Amino acid sequence: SSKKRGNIYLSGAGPSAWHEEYPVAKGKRQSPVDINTNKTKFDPKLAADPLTIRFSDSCCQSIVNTGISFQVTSNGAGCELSGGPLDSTYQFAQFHAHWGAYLKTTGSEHTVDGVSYPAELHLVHWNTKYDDFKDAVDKPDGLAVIAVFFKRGKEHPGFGKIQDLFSKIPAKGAKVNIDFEFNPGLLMPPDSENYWTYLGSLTTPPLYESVTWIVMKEPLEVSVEQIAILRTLLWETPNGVSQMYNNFRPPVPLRDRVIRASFG
Ligand SMILES: O=C(NCc1ccccc1)Nc1ccc2c(c1)[B-](O)(O)OC2
Ligand SMILES: [Zn+2]
Repeated sequence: SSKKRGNIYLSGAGPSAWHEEYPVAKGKRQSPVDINTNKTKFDPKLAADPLTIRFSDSCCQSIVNTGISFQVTSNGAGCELSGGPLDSTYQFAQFHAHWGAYLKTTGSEHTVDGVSYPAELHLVHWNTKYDDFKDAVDKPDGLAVIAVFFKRGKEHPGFGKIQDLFSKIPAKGAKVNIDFEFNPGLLMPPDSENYWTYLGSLTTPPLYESVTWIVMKEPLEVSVEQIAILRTLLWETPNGVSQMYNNFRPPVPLRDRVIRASFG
């Protein structure tokens, strides 16, 4: 039943079976991938035209439980991305995350030299040459997503303000307004000059090959308690409602792609 199949990570064989319904899952520019730092290529053009990341205090309107993550949605006002690998201006749409299980080291979607982080944040932007997100979402240059790894360390009070809302979105479809100023720029690592970039896809069905990925080299520190709080979100599983975790797709083959680095 659709209820049973509600959870794309836990129904059937999970991500390894997605190709049955979404053949593009075995495509040439799928995500996530392992970032083998011996095979990345420094591209001086990326440093010559620095990535311009603009966020504002007034751009986050609400937070929703999507059934596979939390999602902070934005009307994009004053939040734009350009430069670096991008040939156009992209507007901020939403951020969400992927994470692992208690006491496990997995959780991120991208890995670095085969190593996972406990969680990975995605800040999603759409190409303003298209009319809106839905028009952009399946175009080869439609989306640009900034990925930020989370690592265990000191508490991140800013992210904590978003996590304080989790208890208000207990089930899929639950949504509340964000009535305080939250600048997603708080979620960028101290050094956001150093990143890797490559052409890839959504990491969840429909897996559209529409994403220019910008993966920050430096992780963001959050506390171990904050990693645990991610798992207090709830989702449907074949065995009923339970804690949300392991909502990540493991890396897929890089195929005929080179990951470029903005740093030497
Ligand atoms: O927006 C998504 N779905 C809703 C949808 C709307 C309209 C048409 C089709 C789909 N998905 C999605 C968007 C961006 C990212 C991911 C998934 B991600 O790979 O998790 O990180 C980056
Ligand atoms: Zn994501």
